[in-house]
Formats: sequence, C-alpha cells, structure tokens
Amino acid sequence: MNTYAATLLETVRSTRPLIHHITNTVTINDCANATLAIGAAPVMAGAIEEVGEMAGIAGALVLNIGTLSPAQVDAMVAAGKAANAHDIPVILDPVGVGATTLRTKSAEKILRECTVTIIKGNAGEIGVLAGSGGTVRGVDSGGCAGNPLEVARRCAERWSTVVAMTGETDIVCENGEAYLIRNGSPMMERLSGTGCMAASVVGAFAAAGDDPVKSAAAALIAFGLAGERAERESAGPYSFRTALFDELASLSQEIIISEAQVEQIRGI
Ligand SMILES: Nc1ncnc2c1ncn2[C@@H]1O[C@H](COP(=O)(O)OP(=O)(O)O)[C@@H](O)[C@H]1O
Ligand SMILES: Cc1ncsc1CCOP(=O)(O)O
Ligand SMILES: [Mg+2]
Repeated sequence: MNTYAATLLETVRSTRPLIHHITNTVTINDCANATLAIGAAPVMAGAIEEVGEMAGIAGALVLNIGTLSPAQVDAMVAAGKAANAHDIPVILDPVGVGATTLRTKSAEKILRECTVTIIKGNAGEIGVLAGSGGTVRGVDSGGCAGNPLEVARRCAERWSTVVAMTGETDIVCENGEAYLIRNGSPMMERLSGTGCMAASVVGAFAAAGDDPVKSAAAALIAFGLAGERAERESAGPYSFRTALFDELASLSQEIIISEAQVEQIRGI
C-alpha cells in the first residue's frame, strides 16, 4: 500500500484532476487550498443551474453537508446524479449527521438518490449512518457504539459504498477488505476543517485512481502524514494550519514509502 499510495500521489500531481465541491461556508477556503496543495484543482459550485455541467467536467465530486439547506441538498442530489452519469466518484462528507433530523434525512436522501462512492466521516457520523448508533454533538464525534471496524463495515454494507472513518486510527473499508491507518496528529482535532480537508484529499485521490478503497486509504495516509509532520513545526492550532498546507504541498513519494503506517485486513 505504501508504494501504491506514493504512486497515486504522483498521479494526482501529473493529472491535476478537477474536484467539484458543494460544501459548507465554514471551511470552504481550506478545502480549496488543501485540494490545490495536494496537487489537484478545486472548484466550488453550488447553484442547481450549473452543478450538472460542472460535475460533467470534473474528476470527482465532494458533497459536504456542514452548513446545509434543503435547496443545497437538492443541488447535491442533482450534482450526484450528473456525476453518476459521467462515471466519476462521489464523496459524501456527512458533517454532523445525527445531530439534527435535517442532517440525517438529507444524508440519507443523498445516499438513496445518488450512487455515493465513498462516505468519509468521523466515528460518530459513521455510527449514525451504519444504523448502529453514534454520538454527534454539533460537528464533533463522541464515537460510535460498538467495535469501530464492525461499525464501518456495517455502514459500507448498508449503503453499498466504501467507508472512510476518521479518528486517531482511520478505518477505510468495503465489504471484505479494510485498511487501518495510524498516521496523523492530535492537533488535527484542534483545528476546524481537518475532516472537510480530508474529504477533499480523498476526492483528489479517488479522481486519480480506479480503486476507491485504495484511493481513500492512500489519501488518508497522505493527509495524516502531512498532519504529523506539521505538528513538529507548529506552536499551536493556527501555525499548525499553515504548516499543514505546506506539508501537503511538499509531501513526497519517499516520505509516503518510508513513513506510512497502514495495516491491511482481509476477510472482514
Ligand atoms: N487523535 C488523532 N490522532 C491522529 N490523527 C487524528 C486524530 N484525530 C483526528 N485525526 C485525523 O484528522 C483528520 C480529521 O479527522 P476527524 O477529526 O475524525 O474528522 P472531523 O473533523 O470530521 O471530526 C483525519 O485525517 C484523521 O486521521
Ligand atoms: C464548525 C462547523 N460547523 C458547520 S460545518 C463546520 C466545519 C466542520 O469541519 P470539520 O468537521 O472538518 O472539522
Ligand atoms: Mg474536525
């Protein structure tokens, strides 16, 4: 996986896929810059009149419900259907699902009406979407009920997608196969937007690759490595933020090959 992830990073940089986002108003700029830093091209486009056209020229679509409205969810569904028609991957970041009825109903509507390739969420969000229970307070995870690997597997099975559950150890799985990724930094919890940026990086790798479970794992390795390297250079959350962008931009194949901490589990 280390070599696979390293090669996929170079593919992101050499192909510079366009990553179409419909996302929240809190971290939209960080998502654009994280996408650029890893080597892809961001575009944020949310009007229902243009999302189909934009998804048609993109390499991946990232849907993030962080500051959703019913009208925005309709645009997400339209964009998702266009992405499906063009056969590009759709990444759903179900920010705060479970915290309110609107979030839960909206995430489920997107999952029912579009084919979502990868759900990227924290443990609480994935627990809610698995139907096994998760604690979500605002956008913060209070964890999932039960064994996290089993919860991620159930979520993947329920919605027929790849699931990328983030936390101290990231779990990426689809039926039969999982990756546990131990790169990252506790500083990533102290900065708003790291989950959203993780979804953008997953979008970039999913656009460049042809195996969504491996793409998502490679993306979280890359993002986690940038986070742990940024921690060494920072004095607090805001210098960490600057260092995180710098480390995303300077991440090399050599760093991924020598520092990725990933375990593959078969037969889950
Ligand atoms: N305690 C931690 N140690 C290492 N990495 C972490 C830790 N907490 C979060 N991360 C990393 O931060 C990113 C965002 O994850 P998370 O905090 O779970 O998302 P969210 O912001 O959606 O709650 C992921 O790449 C994850 O691996
Ligand atoms: C604070 C907040 N409120 C709505 S969206 C958002 C940002 C969430 O960012 P992340 O989940 O990536 O930390
Ligand atoms: Mg966060």
